[in-house]
Parts: sequence; structure tokens; C-alpha cells
Amino acid sequence: AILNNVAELNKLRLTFDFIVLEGGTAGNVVANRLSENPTHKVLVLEAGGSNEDVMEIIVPGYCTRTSPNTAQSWNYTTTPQTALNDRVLIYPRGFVLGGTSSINYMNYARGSKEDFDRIAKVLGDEGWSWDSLMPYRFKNERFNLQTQDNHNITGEFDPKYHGFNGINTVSLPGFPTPIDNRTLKAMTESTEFPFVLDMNSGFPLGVGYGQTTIKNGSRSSSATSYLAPQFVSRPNLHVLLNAHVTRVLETGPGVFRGVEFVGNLNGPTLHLTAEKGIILAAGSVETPNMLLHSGIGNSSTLKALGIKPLHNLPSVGQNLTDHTLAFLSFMVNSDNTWETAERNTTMALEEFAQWNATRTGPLVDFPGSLFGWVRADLEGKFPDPAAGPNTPHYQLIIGNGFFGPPPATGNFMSILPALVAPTARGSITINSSDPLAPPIINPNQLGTASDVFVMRQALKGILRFASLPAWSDYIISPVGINFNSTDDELDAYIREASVAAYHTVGSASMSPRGASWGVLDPDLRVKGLTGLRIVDLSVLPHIPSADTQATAYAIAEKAADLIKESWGYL
Ligand SMILES: Cc1cc2nc3c(=O)[nH]c(=O)nc-3n(C[C@H](O)[C@H](O)[C@H](O)COP(=O)(O)OP(=O)(O)OC[C@H]3O[C@@H](n4cnc5c(N)ncnc54)[C@H](O)[C@@H]3O)c2cc1C
Repeated sequence: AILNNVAELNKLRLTFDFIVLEGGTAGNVVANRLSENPTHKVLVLEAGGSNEDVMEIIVPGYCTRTSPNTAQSWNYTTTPQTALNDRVLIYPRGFVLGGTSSINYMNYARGSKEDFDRIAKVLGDEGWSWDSLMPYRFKNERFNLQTQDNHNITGEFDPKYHGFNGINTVSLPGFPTPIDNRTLKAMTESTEFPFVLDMNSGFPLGVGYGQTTIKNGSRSSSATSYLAPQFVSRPNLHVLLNAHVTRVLETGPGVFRGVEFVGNLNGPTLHLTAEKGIILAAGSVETPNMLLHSGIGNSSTLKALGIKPLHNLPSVGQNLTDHTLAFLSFMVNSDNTWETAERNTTMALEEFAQWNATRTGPLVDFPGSLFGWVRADLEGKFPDPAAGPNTPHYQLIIGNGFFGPPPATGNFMSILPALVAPTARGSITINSSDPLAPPIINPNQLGTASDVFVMRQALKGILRFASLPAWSDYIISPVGINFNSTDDELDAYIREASVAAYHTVGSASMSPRGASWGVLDPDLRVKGLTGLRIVDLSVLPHIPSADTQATAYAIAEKAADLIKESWGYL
């Protein structure tokens, strides 16, 4: 059942085997899988509210409206980013059931085989390799063979890389955009941007059809899928909304099976204990924040802040890694772009009415059909930052309009580069002993010379792509730079036009058993402690070269098996 307040929970007088701290992308997967065993009583505590009836969440075409500065987002900001002219960036995360899977842009991308084989090698644990994670990707995925416009999808994906019986629906685009055919034609005009049949095969290089977590024209999040009515009605699964967790608590020497939370920010502090274990799945920003406030982190820093150190793990909050996105638009010779609907209320209402009546039309998709995964020419200047030669350095996000509020006049298309093999590392730290105070978020965007160089090469690559004959009667000019900008001009543009991609990972990373660094053993247990596992993207020692939700789901499916195994059933 889903409960809205602590009074409802108290009335039930329940005890729990597992308490899953937070109903986000990964947390809901674990809650679902652990409650498959009817003898296991599972509670999820989630700070945010319900995902139901929020149109910005449900309608795919509205996905860019879910954040920032909405009731469904932790409206964080970063520290001034040195490489980005000291700009403070917005840094949203989902504050709602489903977590960031309820507010993200739904792109489903797994990264490369080499990404995960590198992680397995670093950890000395084959269980994290690409091949070992494949069954968990399949357990998560329910690939949808029908699109909203019922077009023939042969040649748009490769079925052998997909799961068809999982829980979370993944679909191909259901409404072609007017620039799809030109993009496909451009691919035939240059060997630099070949067509890739399926970017989720482990070998993503090329440009191909995007896959998204959309079910029949509406968002599929961990809340709508893993907590669908047939699951959340299990008598042994309870989800408490509006429960802000402040700390995990020591219940015996080195044993953490307690949790402290508040049911509303001015209300009393409440405590619960799990018989078997606590699963911390608050995401890469809040998980390290919560560990630090619980006394798990660098003991001397915690002591200086007035927090009683309970377990010295200096890596907590370190190694935070994120991708970087640069906005890049082109003025085009067409009026069939997003701007036209954005400037015309009647047309926007018609699009919504179409979606509402038949789940067809432009709002059934993330606003874009094709994505690219490309390697940059490093010109021998830097060691390869990618996991291997089949792994991209940057992503192309192609859209039929201007991302963000459009200028008053003109029509546009966007080809955004996202740096997906960053070398910079950031951190989550705290400067207060108040667990309700926001953490200090420093993703250190483009924080190395190598990252700035690769982003510059990405911009040059996109300018080459936009110069191909397929675009000659369509693209008028880039916005903010031009086709022959100098390196200095491109760098100046990058520092102003780049933002975080919100693919945050790594801040409570696994490391090999017995290592002097890291926060978790490869079985996701906090090093040196009993009763506490972490299951979210903070656990990754390296960032995959793709959007991150597919990996959050795979980690969580694997974690559920690890937990079940340790309690003697699978
Ligand atoms: C705007 C945006 C767009 C994105 N687009 C894409 C995309 O298109 N494709 C993609 O693959 N990835 C995308 N991502 C990233 C991706 O969605 C996330 O990496 C992933 O969902 C994170 O999963 P998680 O389980 O680690 O954390 P989350 O899903 O964030 O779960 C954490 C949960 O913990 C809760 N929580 C945190 N602290 C507390 C507390 N103290 N007490 C109680 N509850 C708490 C949160 O409310 C949340 O529900 C996007 C991210 C953003 C922000």
C-alpha cells in the first residue's frame, strides 16, 4: 500500500525485515524484488510525494518541464564551477515517488561493453562485467514492439539485445520528427557518423534511433512500473511518502539497521528498525549526504563539524562524476519546429488534446528521435579518457528546435554535444551538522584540460556534421558560434554554454574487497559494517558513457539478487 503520512503507518503497527531508504529509480526495484517473497515485510520511505496525476511527469513531451524549481524536484544548485566561468548551475533530482526516473528525459541508453568490463576489472569482480549484467538488464526491460504511430520498426533496433518480459517498458519513437530523414541522409554522407542499428548492443558508436522509457505514449518510471497496482497491493509491501530520512542509525557495534526520519519538516523525529537490513538508495547526491550525517565518512572532518564519527570512510562523497552538456542550436529554414507550437497556444492545446484522446502526436515522445555516440580525435594530446576504443567520448542529442526558452523569432534545430567520458571528479560534502541542510555539490564540470579539449573536438565534430550536404538548404547558421570559429572562440563558448547532464555517479563507490579506498565492497555492503547496503548510482567507480537510468535499474536488479542470496533464497 502507499501511505501518505506517518499516522497511517503507525495505525498498522507493522514491523519490517527490510527498509528501503527511498522510492527512487533503484529503490523501487529492490522493494519490488524483495517483497516477491511473501514472508519478507518491506517498507519504502520516500521524501517526495505521489507521482500520480502530475501531467508534466506523465506526458513525455512535457519532460523538460518537470524541473527545475518544481514541487517534484530537489531544487539544488552547485558550487561555482571554475571551468565554467564560476557559474553556479542548477542541479535537479527527483523529489517524488519514482525519484529521478519520474522527472528525467526518459532516454534509455546502456553505455558500452567496455564501460562495464572496466568496472569489473577495477573491482576484481566479474559480476559487474557487461555480460554478467545482461540478465539484469533483461529483467528490467519490457521492450515494446509497437510504436504509437504503428510504424514498421524493422531496421530501427536489434531484438537480440533486448528483454521482452521485464517490468519497465522501453519504446522506439512514436512520432517522426521533420528532421529525421535529413539526419539519416547526413549519415550516408560522412564516415564519421555511421548509422548504428542498436546503440544498446554494447557497441554504441554511430547515430541511431533512441529508445525511451515510455509505455503507450506515457512515461514509464520506477513508480509506474515496479510499484504498479499489482505489486504495491502486496500485503508485505508498504511505501510511506513525505518521509524525509535524516540518518541511518547504529543498532549494535558496527551494525546499522536503524533509521531516523521526519514525517514533516517541523514534526517530531521518528525511528524504525529493520530486522534484516537497510537499503540506502537516495541517489548520488543524497546517499553520501546521509552517510556523512550518520557519522560514516572522514572522521576528522565530521568531528570538526560536530558530528559524532562512527565509522571512518574518507571516500564517502568523493569521486563524484557527471557528464557535461553544451547547448548548441542552429537557425533553420523551416517553420515546422517546436518553436511554432511553443509560440502558438492554440496549436499547443491541440497537441495536448490529441495526446489526451489517442496517445498520438508530438507529445508521445521525448522531443527527438535520433542520438549519436561519437569518438573525438584526441590528436595524441591526452590519454584516452574512454573505457576503450569502442566507447564514445561524446553524445549527440538531436532535436527539432531550441532547447530552453526559444528566442522571440526564428526557427531552430539543436545538436547538443554531451561529454560522456569525463576525467574530472567532483564531490559531495557538508558544512553543517543539520541533516536537513542541503549538501554542497561540486560536480567539477569540465574540470580538466582534457575534458575541455574533448568538448571542443565535439563542437568541431558537430559543425562538420551540420556542414554535410543533407543540411545545405536547411541549416542557416549556428547560434553563438560560426562554422569557422577559432579554438579560443569555441572554448569561450563552451565555458558559457555548458551545463551539468545530471548523470551523477560515483560518490559512494565500490572498490575491491580489502582496498584502502572506496565505500562499498563489490556486494554493495558498506565496508566494515553490517546491515547496510547501498543501491543506487553512487556505487559506480566509473561513469558509463551513456545516460544513467538503464544502469540504475540494472544495478538494482542485481542488488536484489545479492540480498536474496545472502538470506538464503533466490
Ligand atoms: C532533468 C534530468 C534529466 C535526466 N534525463 C535522463 C535521461 O533521459 N536518461 C537517463 O538515463 N538518465 C537521465 N537522467 C539521470 C537519471 O534519471 C538518474 O541518474 C537516475 O534516475 C538516478 O537513479 P537513482 O536511483 O540513483 O536516484 P533517484 O532516482 O534520484 O532516487 C533517489 C530517491 O531518494 C529520495 N531521497 C533522497 N534523499 C532523501 C531523504 N533524505 N529522505 C527520503 N528520500 C530521499 C529522492 O526523493 C528520490 O526519490 C536525468 C536526470 C535529470 C535530473
